[in-house]
Amino acid sequence: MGGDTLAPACQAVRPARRRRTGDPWEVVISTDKAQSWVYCEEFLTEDDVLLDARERASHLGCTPVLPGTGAALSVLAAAAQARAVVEIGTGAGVSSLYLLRGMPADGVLTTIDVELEHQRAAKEAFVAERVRPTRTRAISGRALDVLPRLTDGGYDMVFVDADADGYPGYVEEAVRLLRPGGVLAVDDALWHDRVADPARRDEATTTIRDVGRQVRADDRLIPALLPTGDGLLVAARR
Ligand SMILES: C[S@@+](CC[C@H](N)C(=O)[O-])C[C@H]1O[C@@H](n2cnc3c(N)ncnc32)[C@H](O)[C@@H]1O
Repeated sequence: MGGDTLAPACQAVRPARRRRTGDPWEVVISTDKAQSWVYCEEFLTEDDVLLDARERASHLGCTPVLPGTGAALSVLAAAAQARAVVEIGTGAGVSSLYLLRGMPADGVLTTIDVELEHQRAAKEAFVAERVRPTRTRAISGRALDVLPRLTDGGYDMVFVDADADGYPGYVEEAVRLLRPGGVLAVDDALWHDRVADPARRDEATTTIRDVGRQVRADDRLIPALLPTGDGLLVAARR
């Protein structure tokens, strides 16, 4: 495909990334990329429990993960056989449901949120899903106050989806919490398509871009950035 079909952000990074064999993404990038993205997000249909949780989230004004991200979280939790998972940013429980669906039946989700009202909404979702109460541990408080109380290496997966300001600290804590082979997942890693655009230098965009660098530079992690939803940064703990 010709270069004129590339999205502007890709054109911006092409010269620095050019290889002798040509750009590996040339064969897949076209103006239909947005359509492919929508196709991926709609690949799986959400059931009523998820749709009701989304509705509660909308009333509360907290943005849940998109369906593609949710599905990826289920797969990651299942692949890691994640019995102990930490979620930073419960919201109304949409991502919690996806995580719980991937975890083994005896897995426990520790989910942290500063807003009690959000956690109440999430509990409604857990009841609708018939999740046994022993499978969720909801902790209300600021994540940076709560995380230091959790055990080193005691978790199979950590999912980050809260305030952008806190992301660098959450990632640092997550690396401490994960056992070898455990999985880190960070939502909003493309931050409304702003992270890929070097001209965007607002605080949230810069912080999330820096978190990408932080994860990439950390020898304890094997990273990948997935363009699902609003971007899902994932990494396996060595
Ligand atoms: C984007 S929403 C989470 C959505 C949820 N993961 C889902 O997919 O349904 C972000 C959540 O982070 C919470 N939050 C914001 N700052 C926080 C902090 N410092 N500590 C803990 N939670 C925080 C908000 O109250 C909000 O519920």
